[in-house]
Amino acid sequence: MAAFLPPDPMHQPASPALEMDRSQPAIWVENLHRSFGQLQAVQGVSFRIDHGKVVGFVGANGAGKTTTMRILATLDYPNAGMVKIGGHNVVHYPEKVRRLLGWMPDSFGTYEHMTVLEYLDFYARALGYKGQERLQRIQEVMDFTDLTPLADRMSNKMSKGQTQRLCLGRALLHDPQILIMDEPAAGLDPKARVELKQLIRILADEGKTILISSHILSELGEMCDSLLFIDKGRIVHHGDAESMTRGSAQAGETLVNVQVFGEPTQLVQWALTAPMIQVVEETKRGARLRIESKDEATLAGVLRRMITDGLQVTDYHREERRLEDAFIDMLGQIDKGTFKGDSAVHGE
Ligand SMILES: Nc1ncnc2c1ncn2[C@@H]1O[C@H](COP(=O)(O)OP(=O)(O)OP(=O)(O)O)[C@@H](O)[C@H]1O
Repeated sequence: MAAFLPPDPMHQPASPALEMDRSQPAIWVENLHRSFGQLQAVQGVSFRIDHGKVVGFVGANGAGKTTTMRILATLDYPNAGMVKIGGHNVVHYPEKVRRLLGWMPDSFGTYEHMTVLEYLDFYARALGYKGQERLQRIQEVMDFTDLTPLADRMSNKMSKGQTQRLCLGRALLHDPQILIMDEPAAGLDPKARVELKQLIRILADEGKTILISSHILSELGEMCDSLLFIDKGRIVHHGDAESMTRGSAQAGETLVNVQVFGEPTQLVQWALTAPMIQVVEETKRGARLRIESKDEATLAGVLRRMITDGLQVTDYHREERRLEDAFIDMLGQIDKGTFKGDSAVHGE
């Protein structure tokens, strides 16, 4: 992964808000292409993100997320297509774009023998901050990311969660209006993930535009206004999490989570022979089943049959389709060529 390119040290800080053209989308990508030799990593990606929106970027390993994000962050050049950040073309005006943009890469280096404070001070100087203003920016960032108690800690001697907070702090030093975060939650324990999610929520409430990639779809669903799905270098869906999970209900199916007393395999065996029922997955105490009906009487009938057939049902409840399932279904449909693309993909 490429290292962060610090902005021009000669450039004096100015209010990023003044440099933003709000008549244009915060992030505007049109027909973006990027190849590495024969490999077409990004093939005609288009999307727009309005100011103040938080958008999740979802795709399997190798789908093209990092490649797209690195071009947005002015770290790589496209072979074709256009990218504008805050109204500025990333290829023609990279310095303006870097003023507006905070970039959090999926992996980043810290330096030996450099404390957290020295690390942030180094980048604040590179950004052109001087004197009292620099000290104030560093303090604000350390307070926000809860790094003040760690100011004197060696930057390469911190936990993964603390390191990610330092990375976020660095990205926020120039108070960017737009943030691009590549897998910020990767490798974090649940507590650190919750903390990071809270910080992202605060930034969103401040009106920042955030594009964030993650493999933890349920977290993205909670945090994001919409989700962009990329597969083999192409955007295949752009919509909110609810529209994704609503899919199964529209298709006339109901997902039911069933728990039984005793061996779950009994329930799975029963479901495999029952009409109109498919096993989505076996769980610790039962199974998630797909019933080919939305009709209340049919759902009640299924439960009655389970009990009369001797299953000791302890819990039987309807479930929303999970984002993970929706995503996997979508990839399956794409492979079979039956997926109907989303109208929102090519712009609102
Ligand atoms: N510098 C490079 N040289 C050659 N191939 C590359 C380069 N960067 C990315 N690729 C390839 O481009 C494709 C897209 O990679 P990319 O890193 O954008 O995927 P991703 O969606 O971010 O995946 P992950 O979730 O694993 O990070 C992959 O096949 C990858 O191997």
